[in-house]
Amino acid sequence: MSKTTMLPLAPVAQAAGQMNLPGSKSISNRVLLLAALAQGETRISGLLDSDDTRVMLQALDQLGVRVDRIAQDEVVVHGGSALRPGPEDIHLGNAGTAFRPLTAALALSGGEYRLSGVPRMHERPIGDLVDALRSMGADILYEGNEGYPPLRIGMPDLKSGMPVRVKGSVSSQFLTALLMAAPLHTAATGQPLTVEVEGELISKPYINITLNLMDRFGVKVTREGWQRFVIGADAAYRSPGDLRVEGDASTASYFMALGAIGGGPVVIHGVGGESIQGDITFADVLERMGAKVRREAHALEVSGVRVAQGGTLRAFDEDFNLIPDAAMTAAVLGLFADGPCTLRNIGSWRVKETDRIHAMHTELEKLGATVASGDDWLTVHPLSRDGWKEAEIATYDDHRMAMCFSLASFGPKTVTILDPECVGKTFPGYFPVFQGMVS
Ligand SMILES: O=C(O)C1=C[C@@H](OP(=O)(O)O)[C@@H](O)[C@H](O)C1
Ligand SMILES: C=C(OP(=O)(O)O)C(=O)O
Repeated sequence: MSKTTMLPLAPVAQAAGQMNLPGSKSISNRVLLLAALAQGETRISGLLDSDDTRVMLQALDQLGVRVDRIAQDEVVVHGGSALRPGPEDIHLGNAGTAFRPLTAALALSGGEYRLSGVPRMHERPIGDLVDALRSMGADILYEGNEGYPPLRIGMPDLKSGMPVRVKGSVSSQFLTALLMAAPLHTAATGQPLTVEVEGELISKPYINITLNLMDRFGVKVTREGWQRFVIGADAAYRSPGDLRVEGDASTASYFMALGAIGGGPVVIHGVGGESIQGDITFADVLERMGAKVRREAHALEVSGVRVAQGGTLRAFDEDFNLIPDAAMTAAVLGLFADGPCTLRNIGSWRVKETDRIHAMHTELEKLGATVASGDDWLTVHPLSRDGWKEAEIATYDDHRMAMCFSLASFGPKTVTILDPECVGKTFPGYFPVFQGMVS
């Protein structure tokens, strides 16, 4: 058993200053895989250095892809060689952005692999992606429970001509995985590939990230809305040469929130008006709550009220399906609103790093808040200054639980974050940066 560590955060009243975001997790892991599959060398700067990118880099190493590290946030990927056919036992931690795309790429490329992760990864569904890949001729077996990792991948017998159908209601990462791996299928069959989404597609902005980055690597996808995506028979990834990863917009949400409740101004470098990440629209949510946001191309400045001196944010009742990660930050901000705040259409929270609806409900209640939740929604009632309780917040090995509950230190009581090192999934240096901006 590992020892529980804890980080007590004493009450703070103000936030101001500047910070540089670490690279986007979603972009970093996509770009690493695309660069590995692309002809030529890709110099990637601004790359995120965290648990999720480390497992992707480790996997590429096992697959025989040469990656030279130039600096902590910069690598050169030598792409375009066939991936090592295995057998390889590849461990992918709890990184959805590594597990789902690598499953598709390896299932279509020909080789023997075992893909596994931490115990929680083995509870995160992958059946919709495996069904789609099997319909294309992939050989994939479930080692444990049907529909969940670990997976055993064998040599495919690829079929062409029929559209491949994938369900989009559990995770958009399944569609992302199929799109990114599609050129392996078209190269092997010489035929175009059509991917059709069955039913509702969640988390749509992440598909825009996928299409944008595939385009930068020379593959244009023709699309009809969110239903049909066609990859041409001649699709082939080519290195764009140099590529800079923008800052992580989900990580930016914690610092935007700081500006909104701690007065500000908080200046965030690394994402801005030109971001390709959907979570940048969390800035719009904050504006609706009363914060002031100034957008530059690659920076944001947020100022707002001082909740420790009686300021409040405007309450909201919104659909958060497009920004499920930044939505967690909004949930904690509900504590400082002028009425109950409801987050709707967040069912995907149940199958992420933990059951986030359960975790958020339980931990907000520890602070003294009144909370209600259902299958895919959560309501948080604001806490009056005299209603707060001193609390130890469990983080469930979920980086976002640790990061968004740091905002509760704007209440009048010490909040203790348990196992704070879980932030390593996407931002190992989170707490020193946070503590450097608050007083
Ligand atoms: O494609 C991506 O980079 C991601 C998609 C989202 O997942 P879902 O599509 O499962 O909601 C998001 O929550 C995750 O952090 C990253
Ligand atoms: C859901 C998340 O991660 P993953 O990429 O593992 O799905 C997240 O970072 O909030």
